[in-house]
Amino acid sequence: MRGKFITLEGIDGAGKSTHHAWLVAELQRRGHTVVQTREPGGTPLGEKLRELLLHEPMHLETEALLMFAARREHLAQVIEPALARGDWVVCDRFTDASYAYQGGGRGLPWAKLQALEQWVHPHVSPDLTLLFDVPLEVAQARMAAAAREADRFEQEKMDFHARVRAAYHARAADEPARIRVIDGSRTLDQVKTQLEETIASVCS
Ligand SMILES: Nc1ncnc2c1ncn2[C@@H]1O[C@H](COP(=O)(O)OP(=O)(O)O)[C@@H](O)[C@H]1O
Ligand SMILES: Cc1cn([C@H]2C[C@H](O)[C@@H](COP(=O)(O)OP(=O)(O)O)O2)c(=O)[nH]c1=O
Repeated sequence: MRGKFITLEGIDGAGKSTHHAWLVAELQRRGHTVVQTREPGGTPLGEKLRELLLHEPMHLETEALLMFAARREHLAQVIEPALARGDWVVCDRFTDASYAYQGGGRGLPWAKLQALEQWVHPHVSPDLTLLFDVPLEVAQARMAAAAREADRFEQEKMDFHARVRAAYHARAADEPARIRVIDGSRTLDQVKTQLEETIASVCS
């Protein structure tokens, strides 16, 4: 039986990375073989593209095309073979991030993103997307506390992140069955409880 494809989304600092390994362990505990991966990246070529995407200035369409180029490789090398084997895939970001960041954040028309999505993965879509939602101030405070070096996206101004968050909300409103909103502003334990409840209701 084909495995399930779960993606994690949200603005920078929302808590995706923090809960990724925990979620993988929880699914393994439930008996699944799980592949843990991320975008942009997930393959040797994809990780090289990630370096460019996070640090090199570029035209916004170049940015969108490279995101989808990395994704094409990731689907071919990792995601599709894993799902075909019956493994579950938990991926930190996928195409919803392109709509949120390149579409919402940078203003690339959604029609162009839809064309790329249709080209690159017409038949693959996440079974479940966990959208970690936090107010911008909470995300910024957490990233400041973590004192990590900001990449090209994290350096963007508040209004950019506000547009990214709004685009995520719009997608969640359009696809409520697939995109489940997790209140990431709660404590770590409370976030895990929400994740457990969502997995139990969707993945049983
Ligand atoms: N629910 C939470 N409560 C308090 N701090 C959190 C919570 N979730 C994440 N953090 C902290 O916030 C920072 C950013 O989290 P991270 O998981 O790296 O975000 P993302 O991967 O979504 O950018 C980290 O230092 C992490 O420890
Ligand atoms: C997958 C994807 C990511 N991104 C951006 C969002 C993030 O700011 C950045 C890297 O993602 P991420 O791995 O979440 O960063 P971090 O390692 O800091 O947790 O890439 C896009 O703009 N479009 C996309 O399609």
